Amino acid sequence: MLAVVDTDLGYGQHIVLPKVNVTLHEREHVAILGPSGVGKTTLLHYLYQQLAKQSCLCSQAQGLVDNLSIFHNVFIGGLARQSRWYNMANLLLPFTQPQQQINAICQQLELTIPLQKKVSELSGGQRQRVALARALFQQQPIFMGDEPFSALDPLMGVRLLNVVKQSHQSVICVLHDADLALAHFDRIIVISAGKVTLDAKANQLTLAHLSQHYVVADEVPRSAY
Ligand SMILES: Nc1ncnc2c1ncn2[C@@H]1O[C@H](COP(=O)(O)OP(=O)(O)OP(=O)(O)O)[C@@H](O)[C@H]1O
Repeated sequence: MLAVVDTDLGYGQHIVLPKVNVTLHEREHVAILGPSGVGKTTLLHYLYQQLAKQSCLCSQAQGLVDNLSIFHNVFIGGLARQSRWYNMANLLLPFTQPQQQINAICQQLELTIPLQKKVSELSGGQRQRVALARALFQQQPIFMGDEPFSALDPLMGVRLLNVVKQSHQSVICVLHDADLALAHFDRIIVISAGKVTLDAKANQLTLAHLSQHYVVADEVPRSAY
């Protein structure tokens, strides 16, 4: 599906991950793990840029419009699929069909509050589910998520991950929850100390394996003192 070969990833002159080599296969569920600040989001956003036409991105920042309703925030996810006049008409006075579609997605995501409610009035977990609903409404084959379940209780996180898996051919998520990654993903990529330190099938790994590959960015080996 995508091969990233010896590619430097970063921001302008600031290279966060030099010479990255990662291959993504179709129909895989991939978790990207690693300590805070090592470059997981940087990698995910690069993967999204390469596969943008087939992907939806549920980013950490969410990008919700606080003063708009749940309906409008989710509807924005489908703007690219429809004509400008259809989008304008729906934003002014929502048609029945998209209301039903968005309602069904919200039900799947256990978001059972009225679609007319403003996003500014929602809890953190409810906002995260609106962001997930907007991603699902894009109807793309690849889902990319940056900590997309972090504001949910762990059991709901697993249920909603299953909804995401059922709705997409491939799922690529940055996670901090190693247990979720081990139990529910096919493959785990660990980024640590500026590089990919592990890339393996999840069923061959344990928490102990993962922790061996976590190196905090500014950790200096004892021998250096
Ligand atoms: N827009 C940006 N411009 C410049 N540097 C950035 C930008 N975004 C992130 N960085 C830097 O890139 C590095 C990696 O950031 P990134 O967000 O990819 O890490 P992460 O592993 O996803 O972190 P976390 O787990 O805390 O979300 C950090 O040092 C960060 O300060």
